[in-house]
Amino acid sequence: MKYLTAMYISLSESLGIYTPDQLYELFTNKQHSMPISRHRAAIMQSRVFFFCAIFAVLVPTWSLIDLLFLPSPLWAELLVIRILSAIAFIFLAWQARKEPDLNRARWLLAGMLSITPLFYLVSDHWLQAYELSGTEQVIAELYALLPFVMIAGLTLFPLTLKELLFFATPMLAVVVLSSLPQVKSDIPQAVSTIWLFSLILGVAIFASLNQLRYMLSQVNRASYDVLTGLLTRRAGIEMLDLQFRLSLMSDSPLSILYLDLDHFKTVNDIYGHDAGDVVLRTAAQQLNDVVRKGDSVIRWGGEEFIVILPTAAPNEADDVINRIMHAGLGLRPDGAPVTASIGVAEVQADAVNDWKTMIELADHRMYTAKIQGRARSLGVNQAELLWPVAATSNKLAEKSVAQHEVAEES
Ligand SMILES: Nc1nc2c(ncn2[C@@H]2O[C@H](COP(=O)(O)OP(=O)(O)OP(=O)(O)O)[C@@H](O)[C@H]2O)c(=O)[nH]1
Repeated sequence: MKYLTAMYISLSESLGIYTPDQLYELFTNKQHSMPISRHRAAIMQSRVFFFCAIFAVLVPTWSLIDLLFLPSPLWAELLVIRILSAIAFIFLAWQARKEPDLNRARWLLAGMLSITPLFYLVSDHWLQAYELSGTEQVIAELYALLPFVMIAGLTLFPLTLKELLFFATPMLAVVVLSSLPQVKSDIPQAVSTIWLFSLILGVAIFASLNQLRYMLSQVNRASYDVLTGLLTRRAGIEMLDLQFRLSLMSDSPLSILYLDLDHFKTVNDIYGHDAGDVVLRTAAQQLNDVVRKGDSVIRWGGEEFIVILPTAAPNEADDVINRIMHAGLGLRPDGAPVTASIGVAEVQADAVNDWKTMIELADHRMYTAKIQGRARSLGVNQAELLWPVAATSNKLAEKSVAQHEVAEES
């Protein structure tokens, strides 16, 4: 029992698993965030492209060896399946250049992994029909290594345990099935082939999970702001880019809100940086609680946030602003409600061609809202919404600043 516990602890430490959530993240992608799925799809597709491009050249080139060492009709028969495999690899490489998408990446990987076992099954069938000896026999035996090469290839992809089992089971079945005829004549040979394959499979699963764990920690670190837990500006830009393209492709609206907290500097100046951090964290939490599941909240800069509202037309963006204003963004240490100046932009109503212009527009409107008195939003067609607590909040914040200035002078 002690031995098993020690094994479990060492396995979880080497995979960096310390919580049930981290274990679940390695098992399935259900809890993976959008940046992780996108990043994983991009990595998988770029690697599928790389290997398919290499195999598309190597597989037909190997015919030269077949030509030199294998008997006449056999090498020509093999050349046919080599050419068919090369065409399949070229097709997969071409598909892998498309927009990263997790489902696409999985099917491409499944395609890449199935070409070689299929090639092996067909070539094995033909090779059995010949009485090979010497170098011919050695060349023929190299074909039996193909499934091993492919299973080792799994180590190059950051996969979940569920995906690994999905990809590995058919390959294990191929090896077991092709070893069955040997069972009658040479049991030790058949058992050692299956045993060796299972060992390589075990190492491949471990290496692939390790890669996934490392990728999860790297992407999480780069994608989520440590203070607020919101998307970082970098991950937010990726999200904006994606949502903008989706909106153009589906001809659907897309709104963004650019929020800048009002008089935030005074919180830092009067109550200290830690108090400022608490205000930021609360405001971020409130924003996250108010938006829908498919919306995204980004910490754009110090006390600036961007909310992405896919499929939201200007009137729906106003609904979200009303919800934010009524739920509030928390309280300042002096008890005044935290408010923000908000600029809105929408793809169709503003007829923008790229997300950068949309951000500039929203930023400009937010700035105008600041000048016009803060605690308000300025939307498409200059539509204005006022924070219900605007007067109280501004007055209290200004009183705090005035008291602070008097205290500093005396
Ligand atoms: N506590 C804390 N403060 C931050 C952080 N990032 C930026 N800030 C502060 O945010 C403040 C930004 O203030 P300003 O944009 O100059 O102005 P403001 O007081 O918000 O006033 P208006 O925007 O004009 O309403 C600066 O004092 C920054 O130091 C952070 O992570 N934590």
